[in-house]
Amino acid sequence: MKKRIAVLPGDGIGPEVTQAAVDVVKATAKRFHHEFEFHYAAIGGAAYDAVGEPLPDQTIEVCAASDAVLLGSVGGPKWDQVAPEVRPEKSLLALRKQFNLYANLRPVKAHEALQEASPLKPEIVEGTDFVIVRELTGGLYFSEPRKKTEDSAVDTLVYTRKEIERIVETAFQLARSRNGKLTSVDKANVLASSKLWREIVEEMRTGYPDVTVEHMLVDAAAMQLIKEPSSFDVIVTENLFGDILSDEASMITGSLGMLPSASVRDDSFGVYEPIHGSAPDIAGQGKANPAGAILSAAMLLKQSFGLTAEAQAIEDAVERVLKDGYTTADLKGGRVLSTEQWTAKVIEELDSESVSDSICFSYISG
Ligand SMILES: NC(=O)C1=CN([C@@H]2O[C@H](COP(=O)(O)OP(=O)(O)OC[C@H]3O[C@@H](n4cnc5c(N)ncnc54)[C@H](O)[C@@H]3O)[C@@H](O)[C@H]2O)C=CC1
Ligand SMILES: CC(C)CC(=O)C(=O)O
Ligand SMILES: [Mg+2]
Repeated sequence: MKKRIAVLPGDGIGPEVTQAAVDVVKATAKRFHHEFEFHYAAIGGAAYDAVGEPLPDQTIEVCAASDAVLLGSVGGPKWDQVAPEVRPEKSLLALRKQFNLYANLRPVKAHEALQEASPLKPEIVEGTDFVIVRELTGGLYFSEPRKKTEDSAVDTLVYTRKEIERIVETAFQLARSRNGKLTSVDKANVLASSKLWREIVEEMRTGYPDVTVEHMLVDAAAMQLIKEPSSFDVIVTENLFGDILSDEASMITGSLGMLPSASVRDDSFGVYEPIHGSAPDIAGQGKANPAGAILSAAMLLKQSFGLTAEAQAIEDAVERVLKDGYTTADLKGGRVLSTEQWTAKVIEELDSESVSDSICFSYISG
């Protein structure tokens, strides 16, 4: 298969973890005989430093001309004061809006080998396997008016019926393809937007009699995630709640660095990125955990290109590296490797899998 992937490394640890993901995709392409072209473009502070804008037209063009996008992370203190135009809404959020990527899928799967790495007890972590479906182009991060003066500040939270319906539809479909349980998280005891959200979920559930629906207020959901994470299957929620709950949920797996994500729309195009930020505190030190970025690349292959076996091969390789006890500095325990070393282990595993495949093949054919 021939495909074109845009690569937007961004800032901080973005370039480190994105390079890890690209290396793993290249190794996968070699093993499965695909031809992927990688087209790099700048975003965030890196783009601002290069051309004076955090989301240059050229970057949008590179993405538009590609089948999918791999992204690192944007922003950092270097730009916060001197260049407020590098704020995420001018780069990452603008990119999501530009390509109408309204659905952000964030799988949270506990890795058996990392049960001890989580601050939660192993018996709580065990069996955790759910997906947060976060609405990504509406709500507080986008609604107007939004302004700040010396004495007051305004943010606005708007959701239209159409925006809610399409994300809830995505979540119902996903729940149907998984274990048939949907938890809709809102704050319907207070917020008008949440009241509408809840009404729409109630209307739409009649179309999905095979899916069990529960409503949960966001504060209770934050508690339940820690108390009994294995009770969730698919969580659907609005932009801000999904952002916060997914960082919280990442610690079930042991680290913010572990979680991948897919930002998608109705066709096969998508932007794939780890859920973490640019982590300026560890940037450039080889300490970044590349698992979230690597697993995002696996999501890209599966969701945008339909390459299920290839995605599975990456996930299996990651799992085996963890099982062998190799970790990065953010994870409690294990033999700590640098970003590059840990990525090399994943690639070794991918290659060794291909050797055992060919042995198996010659055995069968012989
Ligand atoms: N998607 C994006 O590009 C996002 C960008 N940001 C931006 O990132 C900058 C830093 O934000 P923070 O609040 O510090 O959040 P952050 O997610 O960058 O980091 C939070 C903590 O987690 C650690 N961490 C994050 N990813 C890691 C990884 N892969 N491996 C090991 N440790 C990891 C960091 O070292 C830090 O201690 C800000 O400028 C923020 O606006 C924040 C969140 C998302
Ligand atoms: C700019 C932020 C909304 C990015 C973020 O934290 C996220 O998408 O998870
Ligand atoms: Mg976030």
